[in-house]
Amino acid sequence: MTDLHDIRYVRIGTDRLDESVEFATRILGLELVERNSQAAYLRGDDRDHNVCYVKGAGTGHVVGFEMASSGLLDLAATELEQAGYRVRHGSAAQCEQRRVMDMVQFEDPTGNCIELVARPAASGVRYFPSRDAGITSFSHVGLRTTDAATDETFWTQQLGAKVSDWIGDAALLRIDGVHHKVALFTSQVAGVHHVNFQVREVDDIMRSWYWLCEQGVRIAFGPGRHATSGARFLYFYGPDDMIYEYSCGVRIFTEEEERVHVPRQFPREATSYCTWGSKPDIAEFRAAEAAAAGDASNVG
Ligand SMILES: O=C/C=C/C(C(=O)O)=C(/O)C(=O)O
Ligand SMILES: [Fe+2]
Repeated sequence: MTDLHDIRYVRIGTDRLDESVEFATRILGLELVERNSQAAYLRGDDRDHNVCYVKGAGTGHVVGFEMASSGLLDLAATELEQAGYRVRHGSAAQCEQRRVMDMVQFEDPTGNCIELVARPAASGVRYFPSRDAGITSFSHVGLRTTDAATDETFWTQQLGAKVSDWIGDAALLRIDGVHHKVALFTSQVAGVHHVNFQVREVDDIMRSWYWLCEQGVRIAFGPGRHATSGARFLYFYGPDDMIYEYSCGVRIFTEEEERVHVPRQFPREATSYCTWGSKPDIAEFRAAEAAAAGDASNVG
């Protein structure tokens, strides 16, 4: 079975390349690594890049995962093909655009574009943030799903992820000791739902909250604490209504905990999303609550 080594990057197609770069550097706190006429590469840790804004909203969203070797990448591609998925092998130009030696691309059942890469570029230069938001690393994405059960089966059976917890039918999936690197949220369309960066401590979250409010940034959710991973969080909107999340203190399983962990089922209600009482301005989280209220009123 495929063994995803780590989440590596998101590629976000946009008609607002300049605005996205301005937001990512001045507000979010990423470092601009490279900018050309077609794309901008940014990062929130010491890796080559974590976010690539690509010119043209039509290019959509892509999530890239690193495989530990080219051999494992080939094996994963073969397994996907044998399971009936259409796997496209990356051209030299596509590999160069992603700063990797090897890549394949396919879609999950919802239609999210996923890439597996081997030997992504490392960087000898440390991350130098444009704003001191306290970011320590790019950590996970929320992905939209139009069929949570089918996508969960794909991610667990085909890509080797494990469910850490559910909120309603939304699975929080791990690929290593970190509570989740992907979370599947029911939606009407495919695409990246939110992009998470870990920050050092809760002080960074609160400092950013006050500062983002002063800057007129639309807060999406928080400050709060997730019941699931235990992380303290703050979500906010950027250009194209892309949601960014700062969080700290996400649960890290030891090897033993990871081995014996049984996923917990949280109900689709407010306290499962935030134990502090913050209310989400995020359609997918609100819709889940509304659906749960509807389900409850139908009982009996
Ligand atoms: O409320 C839902 C989100 C939960 C978490 C978490 O437990 O940390 C996320 O960050 C997420 O699913 O993206
Ligand atoms: Fe998240």
